[in-house]
Amino acid sequence: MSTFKTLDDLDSDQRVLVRLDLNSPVEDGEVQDNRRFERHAQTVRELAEAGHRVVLMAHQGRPGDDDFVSLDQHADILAEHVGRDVAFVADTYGDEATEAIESLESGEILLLENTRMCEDELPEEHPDDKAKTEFVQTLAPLFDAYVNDAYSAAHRSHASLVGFPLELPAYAGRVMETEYEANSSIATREFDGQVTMVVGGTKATDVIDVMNNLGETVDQFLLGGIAGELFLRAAGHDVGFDVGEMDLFDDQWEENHETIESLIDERGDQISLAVDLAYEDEDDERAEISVEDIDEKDKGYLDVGSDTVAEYDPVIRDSEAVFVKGALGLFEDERFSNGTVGVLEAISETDCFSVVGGGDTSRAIEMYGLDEDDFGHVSIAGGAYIRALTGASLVGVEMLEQN
Ligand SMILES: Nc1ncnc2c1ncn2[C@@H]1O[C@H](COP(=O)(O)OP(=O)(O)OP(=O)(O)O)[C@@H](O)[C@H]1O
Ligand SMILES: O=C(O)[C@H](O)COP(=O)(O)O
Repeated sequence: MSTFKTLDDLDSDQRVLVRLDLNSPVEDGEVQDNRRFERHAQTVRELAEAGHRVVLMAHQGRPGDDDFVSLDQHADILAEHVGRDVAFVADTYGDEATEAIESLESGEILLLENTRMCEDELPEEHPDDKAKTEFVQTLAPLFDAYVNDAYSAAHRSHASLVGFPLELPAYAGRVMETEYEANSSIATREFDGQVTMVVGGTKATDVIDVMNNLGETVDQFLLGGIAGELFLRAAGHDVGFDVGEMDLFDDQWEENHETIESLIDERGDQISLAVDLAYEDEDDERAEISVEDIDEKDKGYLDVGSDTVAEYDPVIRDSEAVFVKGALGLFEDERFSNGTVGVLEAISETDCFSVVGGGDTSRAIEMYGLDEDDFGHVSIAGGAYIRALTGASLVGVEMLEQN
């Protein structure tokens, strides 16, 4: 059980600084609504209805990436879910931001600009150093309390997550509470039968690192997405390279290939790789190719193929517990959704205990008409959830516990 304070412990009429995780998919510059908005809206609404002045911080993307955008659209999407206005100021802690904060009335909500647009937010440093930054030192005196609701970002030692709890009384928001309880209990839970983990997505570095620590807990890993291709590359296939505009592979390969090679050496029998992959042909249709037949590094692959799904399906149906982190393909494009939807359907049709994690991946459930009730827990956290599976603590949570 956690030892942090929650919204139930908050005094009345507070000026509250709240950290959310609204990091969302961005398609052609448009921020996509997803369950992070719906879940965080609960915390925000509760604070506003209680009459607090509510100032929100969140991040979007990483500097240099296409999805590194302003939070102006996030304010509108969040307002829809909260059922109240959410004002936005395009500033993190400068004069514009401080003026907007100071003019806030009881029950009003204000969202500040993307925290990662402020130099002090990144990189990861010790909380003591983060607390000393100008960002934290300027904002903290304007508030009575800090609420961290961003469980899904709590593995990052960034200023907005670890600096403020050293300067202000700190509380967990409702999402933080729920996700913490669900995910921490998984780490200690014991299963009688096979435990399977489906690993995909684009953040290969996050998952490969964790796979290394989950070998005792997980019996079988089913791979797809970018991590899956990097494993195929390590096994000698001509996939998992940056081609065309794709730049997800080579840097992550440099960072992880030694771990991948040792995982294949030491735990090869626990790791299933795709036997076929899907790509977009000249007619813009989905086409599939057996991994054995790939002899040129000339294409980007966007999903696992149907033979792979057919191999993964019975493994899932034989499992006592299945954990999903990351999609097996670019499921947002229906042509490349078969792998992700195939494994999710298999999970939903069995009685196994299951957790589907990841801000993007959890979106596939509603996009393809699956029922959230057919899964044990749908987490809006990705990297934080898999770290929690290993029993590791999250620095953002530790800072709340010390408070
Ligand atoms: N072969 C592929 N090519 C391109 N994108 C892919 C491929 N396979 C998976 N993806 C993308 O991976 C994304 C999900 O993975 P990602 O690692 O970003 O996140 P997540 O696990 O959902 O969450 P979090 O960001 O919270 O850790 C999906 O949006 C999907 O489109
Ligand atoms: O989407 C996520 O998983 C969190 O917001 C963390 O984002 P990051 O991996 O860019 O730190």
